[in-house]
Amino acid sequence: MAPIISATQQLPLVSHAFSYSKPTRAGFSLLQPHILHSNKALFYSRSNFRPLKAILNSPSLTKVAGDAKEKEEALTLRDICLGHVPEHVLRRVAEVGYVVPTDVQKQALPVLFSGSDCILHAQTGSGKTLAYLLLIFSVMNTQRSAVQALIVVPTRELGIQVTKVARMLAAMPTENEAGQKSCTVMALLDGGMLRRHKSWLKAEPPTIVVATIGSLCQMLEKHLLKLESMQVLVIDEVDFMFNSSKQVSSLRKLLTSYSSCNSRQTVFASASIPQHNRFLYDCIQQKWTKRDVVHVHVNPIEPMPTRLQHKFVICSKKQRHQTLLSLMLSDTPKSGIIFVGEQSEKSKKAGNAPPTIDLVDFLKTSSWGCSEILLLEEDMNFNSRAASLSEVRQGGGYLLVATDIAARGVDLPEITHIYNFDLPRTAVDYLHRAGRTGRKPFSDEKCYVTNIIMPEERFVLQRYENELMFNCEELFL
Ligand SMILES: Nc1ncnc2c1ncn2[C@@H]1O[C@H](COP(=O)(O)OP(=O)(O)OP(=O)(O)O)[C@@H](O)[C@H]1O
Repeated sequence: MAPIISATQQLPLVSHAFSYSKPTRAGFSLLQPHILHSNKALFYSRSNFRPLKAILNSPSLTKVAGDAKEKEEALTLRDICLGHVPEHVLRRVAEVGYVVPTDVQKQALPVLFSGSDCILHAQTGSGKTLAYLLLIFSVMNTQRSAVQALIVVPTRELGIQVTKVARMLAAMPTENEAGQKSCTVMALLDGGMLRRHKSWLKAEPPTIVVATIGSLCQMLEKHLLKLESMQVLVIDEVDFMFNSSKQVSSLRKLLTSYSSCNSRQTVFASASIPQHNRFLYDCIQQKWTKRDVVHVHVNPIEPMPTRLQHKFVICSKKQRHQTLLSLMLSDTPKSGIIFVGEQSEKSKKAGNAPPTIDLVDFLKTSSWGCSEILLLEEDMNFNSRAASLSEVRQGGGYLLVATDIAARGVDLPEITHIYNFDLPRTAVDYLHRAGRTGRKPFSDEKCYVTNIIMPEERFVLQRYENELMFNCEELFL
């Protein structure tokens, strides 16, 4: 076991790592080093993909892992990134206030810098964006005029946000560092001005592209965007993308036809990867990633951030508006999101107003006067969607009435209250809606998720509680 322990001391902590190759009896020497580091590693056979052994649980190994963990806990983001990420980016990282790495950054960055393909699987609000952006900045060569990294996101809103963080990190100091060209970031998003992007792409390709899959494929089909120099491909909210009938075929094409997994480093990120073992298997089988892809799964036994408090109120369908108002008047949230279900096709055909608009109208004419009420939903045009989000980002108190379009990735750290006016359709949707609050990584401020349910929905909520391992407390108004 000695070689395993010494390998362990030098390697990052990975809570669960999976290898697709079989360990030999002669001391696991053929295993990838990152796999040896976990004190609970599972190894899978090539033939049947079932766990062969759970090993490395000896007390001595646990102690070594514990010592290594203490050392790692003292590391700053700068320590982890030094020698990989350019100095001016590290300075920006510190200026913005990112000093201590979050768990996912601590665990994933060494794996990412080693060049491995990676599945970043960590709670909402845990800092996955910064982790993959730092990898991108570590491989960028700004002297080359070519697209070197591509980040694919499911919605325009998330794309705008990721672009903003990437540009903020890429910003050069005013006294331009000697000979350094700055890195350019293009947002190629649905609803954007594709004509302007075409001229930009023809004139000089950007270093990083943040794209929604529809706009991206248009550019690829017209050969306006070329991916032969792409070194890093990130698919954010990967489970959502694979689940979306509109996006999945283009996504598969991007992963296998427009570029090859052998010529790029592939990173998939999400807070939820249902059936992650199956997904990992598919990644290898379908050649979306290389065979030695690493699954960095942070805190697997707690999919939901622990500082969220979950509550529910039972009422009849007719009482829901009034119940919501009473809840808000007693909570007086400064900023929050009220999630409403999408309008059914039947209701659209009948010419009814969407339930979101009904709710906004109700709140505007009610006794609620504490903060501004804003709307965000798919059917709004892109300009109005952008206006709503930019208003909320300018600070001040607000309540955003939204459909699930706001449930994925959107980062509004000031939000303390989430109201599910309609229960989400799945546990995964619940996880992402709830995760729009509690987004300050090192804060222990309590944040609240309140569900307004009808009596017959209690068992659905109970199912989500079991699946996501949280507890929901009943409120009596
Ligand atoms: N090291 C850090 N120190 C302090 N704040 C950080 C750090 N890393 C990230 N953050 C902040 O944490 C918040 C959440 O980060 P991010 O949006 O990347 O989460 P995420 O893991 O992608 O969540 P989701 O799964 O919901 O998309 C952001 O406001 C970001 O600025």
